[in-house]
Amino acid sequence: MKLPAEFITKYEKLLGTAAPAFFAAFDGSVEKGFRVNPMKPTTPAMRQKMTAAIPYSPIGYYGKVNGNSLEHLAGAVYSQEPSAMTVGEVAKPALNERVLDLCAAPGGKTTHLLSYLKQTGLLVTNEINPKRVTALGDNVERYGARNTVITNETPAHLAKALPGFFDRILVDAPCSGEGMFRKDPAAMQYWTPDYPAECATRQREILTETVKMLRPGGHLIYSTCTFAPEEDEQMIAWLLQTYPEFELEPIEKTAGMVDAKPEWADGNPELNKAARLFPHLMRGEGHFIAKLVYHGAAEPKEPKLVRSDLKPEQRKLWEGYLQQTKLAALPGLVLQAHGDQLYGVPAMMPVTRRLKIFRAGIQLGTFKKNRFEPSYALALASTDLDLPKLAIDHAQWEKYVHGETFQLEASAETGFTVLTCDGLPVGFGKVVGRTVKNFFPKGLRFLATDENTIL
Ligand SMILES: C[S@@+](CC[C@H](N)C(=O)[O-])C[C@H]1O[C@@H](n2cnc3c(N)ncnc32)[C@H](O)[C@@H]1O
Repeated sequence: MKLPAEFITKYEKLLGTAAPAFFAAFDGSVEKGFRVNPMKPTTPAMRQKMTAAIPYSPIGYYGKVNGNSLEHLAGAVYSQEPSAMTVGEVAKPALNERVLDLCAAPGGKTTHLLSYLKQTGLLVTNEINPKRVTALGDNVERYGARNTVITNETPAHLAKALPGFFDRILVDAPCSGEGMFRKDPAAMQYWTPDYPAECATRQREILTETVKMLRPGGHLIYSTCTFAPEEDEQMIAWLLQTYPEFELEPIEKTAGMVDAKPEWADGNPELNKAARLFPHLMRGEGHFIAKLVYHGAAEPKEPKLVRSDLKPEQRKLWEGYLQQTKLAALPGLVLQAHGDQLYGVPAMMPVTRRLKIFRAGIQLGTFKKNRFEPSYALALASTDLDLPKLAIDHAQWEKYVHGETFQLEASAETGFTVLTCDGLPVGFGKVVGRTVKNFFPKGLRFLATDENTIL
């Protein structure tokens, strides 16, 4: 791989005798990986693929998964480069925490955080770029999250709305991307010798706002996919100098991860608690991760939490739908109507005015004239919910994702039913006798075959 000349000179100086092995790794092959979603059943096809476990993640495996497969479309697997999985493992939230993923699209780390929150607590996942936030929304929906609010905001606006609110914040920072040169050589076209310093300016701005949103005792996880010391050790050195209330926590180094390099910043020996991932030392691309605890003193005021705003006729329609199911209510959610759409907003979410909310929670369905139509998102989030379910086979699933109506061998209970294939909820169908009417979203339909959907 032809690397920029200044990049070579810089890392020859920094790495010394390790430089030849580092540069040789750029000509090595890119490792693929995937994570399994612990909130969804494991299919036989997944079991066959889950052979090479990633040593530092109990839900990670080496190998490639197909984006058209049942398992991917139903959110049971997520394709993620193995090094990137260290971030979710270090961030690992506890149940019921208030978590912010500040730079989140397309959602690799967000879905990893969701795996540990297991539908509890609150995840606010934010993406500043309005084009990229859509992919984040798709991935959160597929994953089946009911505890997530998606925002499309600047860190400064979020900090104004949610001061001192979060137990844990992940800043997977926009960076110079040097660690991705091997996987995505196009990333090199943006690189100049000054690019890391430019990225560092933006990272300092992001971190300045992040600090305002942490509660005392909260954790900050900072990660990049670059080798540049300006954005890695020097960023954490700056944070520690500017905010002495932060303390680094050690990251366990396994599978070839190494201590970060104090000598690449201000020499503070604490910096070696952070981790570096180099492609010549481990099976994955380049990353940097630091975990810090915040010892700030001021206890923030508890914010006012969201409340239900349904009109009586909307409540009646929703309750009518619940009566058809065995669901008593949805745990941890506050019901709100946004136009004709019903949302389940995580009950731990504060009232926030003037924030650009891309999705206020899980979209549960649509109020139609005199009836309620449940949504695709509800079906995908229904693994542990008592909704009517009907198992279909792979051939029927192929018809379903193509948008076709199909016939059952025997008639089933009439009404909206979650269709499952290999145990995975795949969407709603409306059963009338032996016929299943298709409610797979129009924009997602495709011509599925046995060949193009192999996991
Ligand atoms: C490394 S990527 C995030 C990858 C994501 N965490 C994942 O695992 O899928 C960084 C993200 O930060 C966003 N970003 C760019 N400028 C930003 C800013 N000033 N504040 C917050 N986020 C920003 C980018 O749009 C990009 O989506």
